[in-house]
Amino acid sequence: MLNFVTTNPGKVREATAYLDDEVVQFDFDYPEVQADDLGTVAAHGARAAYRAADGPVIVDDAGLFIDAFDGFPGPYSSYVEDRVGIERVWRLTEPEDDHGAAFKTVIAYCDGEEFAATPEPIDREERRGQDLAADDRGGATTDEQVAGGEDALPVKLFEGRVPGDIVAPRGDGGFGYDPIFEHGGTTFAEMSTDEKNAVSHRGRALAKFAEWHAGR
Ligand SMILES: O=P(O)(O)OP(=O)(O)OP(=O)(O)OC[C@H]1O[C@@H](n2cnc3c(O)ncnc32)[C@H](O)[C@@H]1O
Repeated sequence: MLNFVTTNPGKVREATAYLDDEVVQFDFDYPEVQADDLGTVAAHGARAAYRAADGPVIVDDAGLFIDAFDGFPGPYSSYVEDRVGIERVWRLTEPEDDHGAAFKTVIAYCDGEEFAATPEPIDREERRGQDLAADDRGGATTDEQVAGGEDALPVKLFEGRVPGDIVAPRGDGGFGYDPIFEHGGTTFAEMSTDEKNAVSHRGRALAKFAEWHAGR
């Protein structure tokens, strides 16, 4: 059983569709550290939640990185969705020449146990040929960087990224910024959960997590 630490049922729906393990939403509003790096935020959340939960936890910190705005709103995506709204994020992007963007997520796993001595580097294969400038703001995270102090609980990180374009809202599935994020001609809100998982940032991070977790 895995506790998915989030206030967002959409994330749990996607993890449930992807993973063989039983996934339970653990509605714990962990104190988000103010950091430009998704991995740091997720790792802190996982440690705090593990202490409050009864069993292994995963935390998923995600963001939308818009190229024309040098990666904004990135780690501040939740705040911007609440205060500005996705329709106005589209309106702000519309006059720009470049509508490119990327969704990125970092999943942090903690079960209170140590991991193998050598953390695997985060797979950056999918970044080839991309302009990394905006995305790097979201964090070049490794387990080592977020290892924390000597008595900090070990946390394992899994990163996923997907490129796309900001478009006028279409579709009523998904959640958050999905209606304004187009990938391969379709917005994430026009996809089923399985279709989105097959290409999304979260699907990619979940795939890495599932592969690693199966061997644990
Ligand atoms: O922190 P928790 O409780 O998990 O819930 P949250 O929705 O605030 O989660 P994030 O901080 O990770 O998300 C940042 C923002 O990005 C949005 N977001 C995250 N993943 C998304 C996805 O797959 N599709 C569309 N929007 C997404 C989400 O709605 C927030 O506005």
